[in-house]
Amino acid sequence: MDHFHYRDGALWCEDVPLTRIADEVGTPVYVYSAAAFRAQARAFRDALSGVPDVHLAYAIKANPNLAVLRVVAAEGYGADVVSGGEMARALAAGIPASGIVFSGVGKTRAELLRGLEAGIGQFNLELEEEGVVLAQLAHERGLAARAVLRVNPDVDAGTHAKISTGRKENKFGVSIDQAPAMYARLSALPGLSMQGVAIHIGSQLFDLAPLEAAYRRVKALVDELRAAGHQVARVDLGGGLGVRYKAGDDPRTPAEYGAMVERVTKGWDVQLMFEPGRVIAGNAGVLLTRVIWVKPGVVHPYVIVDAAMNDLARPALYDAWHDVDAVVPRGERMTANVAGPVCETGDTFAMAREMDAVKGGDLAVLRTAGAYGATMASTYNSRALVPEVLVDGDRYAVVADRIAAETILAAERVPEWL
Ligand SMILES: Cc1ncc(COP(=O)(O)O)c(C=O)c1O
Ligand SMILES: N[C@@H](CCCC[NH3+])C(=O)O
Repeated sequence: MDHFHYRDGALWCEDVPLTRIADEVGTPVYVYSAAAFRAQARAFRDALSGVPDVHLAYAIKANPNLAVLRVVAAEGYGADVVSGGEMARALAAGIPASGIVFSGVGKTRAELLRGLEAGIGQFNLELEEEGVVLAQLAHERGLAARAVLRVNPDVDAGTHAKISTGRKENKFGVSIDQAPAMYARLSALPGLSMQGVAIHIGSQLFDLAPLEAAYRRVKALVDELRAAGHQVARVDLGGGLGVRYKAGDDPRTPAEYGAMVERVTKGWDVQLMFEPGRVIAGNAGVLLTRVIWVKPGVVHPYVIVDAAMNDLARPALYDAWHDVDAVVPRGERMTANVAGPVCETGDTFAMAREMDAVKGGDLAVLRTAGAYGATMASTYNSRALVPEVLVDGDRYAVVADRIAAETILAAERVPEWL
């Protein structure tokens, strides 16, 4: 079911017209469908129902809104967090500490300590030194931190270079060749309870072959560790499944992914952990924006909208495609560039795009903005921080306020000597 759909000539989210949200909350605004989050969370969970022992940790970086976390957690998910701030959010959403996985290549001592004190379920170690620090912090407190070692399997995931994480030149994980010796040293440290290994090779992956290749390398490592006498109770397979952004995109479905996982991991005798982000959140949200005006251009007209690269950074950062659709289509098409008001040439959402014809004052949406949208927003050009709305059936709530430029200004101080 499409949770964003046209009814009576206008775009709705579930049973709420987007025109109403625009009128009542203002634009730009992110609009999420709770039903879409639930449906994707269930689809991913159900796809793995044939795997004997699974722990799902939603990668909250994709969309860490507190209300969203509540919806996803209610579907049986823990959380994958990468900072103290994300950990605080996961705990605030009521996710049990034992269901939280702490990833990230640069956890500070303070963050490790907060994780220990909160009793989180697993630390994904990125280097030996981190394990030594964590072991010491835990041992001093009479604790044993449960940890896995993240390895870099040196697999090209075939995604955008800026979101690839599993090639040997990337900053993530330890070289799989060095992992056995390192695992042995870490296992010997008091304060550390080594549970297994983790990988994550990249994001927005369409092809299952690199994932399968990486999983097979991990299994070879698990066999080697077991042969050396280590207990391996967990393997964290990360996230990365891609979603459809435009016509012709053909990502593998959670069901296809689940079937591959079931086939490849048969007999591993571990708890398998997953860290899906985008596949749950991506198509559960849109960025709703109003056209300020249409500026005649030399090649194509510029549709200047009130959302900008500070609200949705993906096109500027990765040349990412987001479909642009009118909320109340006029029944005509146009070829145009879509841009925001920010003073950067890169503040464009689409170039030479064949799209619904729009005029000044019309509403439009940028689709597939539920993942890596609001969470990557900034206040560049002293713009407000974009608000977020969650629709659930025929009701909606503002789940993150618009933070005005004036509020941010009020947090700044000029020292008395100036
Ligand atoms: C360690 C880790 N786990 C999970 C994810 C979530 O990835 P995705 O949103 O592609 O599922 C990421 C981001 O790529 C990540 O770095
Ligand atoms: N921010 C990226 C994804 C990063 C994944 C996190 N490792 C995107 O929007 O596609």
